[in-house]
Formats: sequence, C-alpha cells, structure tokens
Amino acid sequence: MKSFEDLFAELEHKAATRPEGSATVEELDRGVHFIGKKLVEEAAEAWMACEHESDEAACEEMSQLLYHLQVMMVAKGYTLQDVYRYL
Ligand SMILES: N=c1c2ncn([C@@H]3O[C@H](COP(=O)(O)OP(=O)(O)OP(=O)(O)O)[C@@H](O)[C@H]3O)c2ncn1[C@@H]1O[C@H](COP(=O)(O)O)[C@@H](O)[C@H]1O
Repeated sequence: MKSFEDLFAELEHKAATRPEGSATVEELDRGVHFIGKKLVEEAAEAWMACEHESDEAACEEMSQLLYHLQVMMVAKGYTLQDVYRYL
C-alpha cells in the first residue's frame, strides 16, 4: 500500500521526468490557480462524502484530496519537510 511519502516521491519524479499520459504533469502544466480549484473541489467532495456517503466513498475522496494537495506542493516547489515543520 502506498504511503503519503511514497506518493510524494512518485509525483516529484513525474514532475522531473514528465512522462507521456501523466495526470500529474497535465495538472502541473495548468498551474497553481487550476490546482487550487481542484484542492477546494476535492475538500468539498470529501466533506460531503463524510456527511452523506459510505466510509469507502469518503476515504476515496480523502485520497484525492491528499493527491491534489501534493500536486500543489510540487507545483510550488515545497518539500515534505517544508510542511512537516509546522506539524
Ligand atoms: N492518486 C492519484 C490521483 N487521485 C486523483 N487523481 C486525479 O484526479 C482526478 C480525479 O479528480 P476529478 O475531480 O477530476 O475527478 P472526478 O470525476 O470529479 O472524481 P470524483 O472526485 O467525483 O470521484 C483523476 O481523474 C486523476 O486525474 C489522481 N491522479 C493520480 N494519482 C496517483 O498519482 C501517481 C502518478 O499518476 P500519473 O501522474 O497519472 O502518472 C499514481 O500513483 C496515481 O495513482
């Protein structure tokens, strides 16, 4: 099973190597404004799923929120340590 750190390393690698067909590369190319809207959308979907849907659906939406959060970190050039220092 993939961890938060595993996914972040994978996304940084995708950003550096820019493989064909990568959803991450496509999203990075669309920029911070687009990624920000995805973040807010996924946050709302995670909230709604927690209130009205199954545990499975809620967890899936949360995974998408984590993904888009990581894409934003990569877009901004932030490392895990840049964020973890505030935890
Ligand atoms: N975990 C994810 C992941 N989660 C979400 N997404 C993207 O986000 C989209 C889902 O958000 P959308 O809101 O567009 O889709 P939706 O139809 O609204 O979906 P719901 O929120 O309604 O369920 C998907 O179509 C993917 O493009 C992801 N894209 C990639 N990953 C992982 O990231 C890694 C790199 O992926 P690539 O860059 O595609 O190689 C791989 O390990 C992937 O599994």
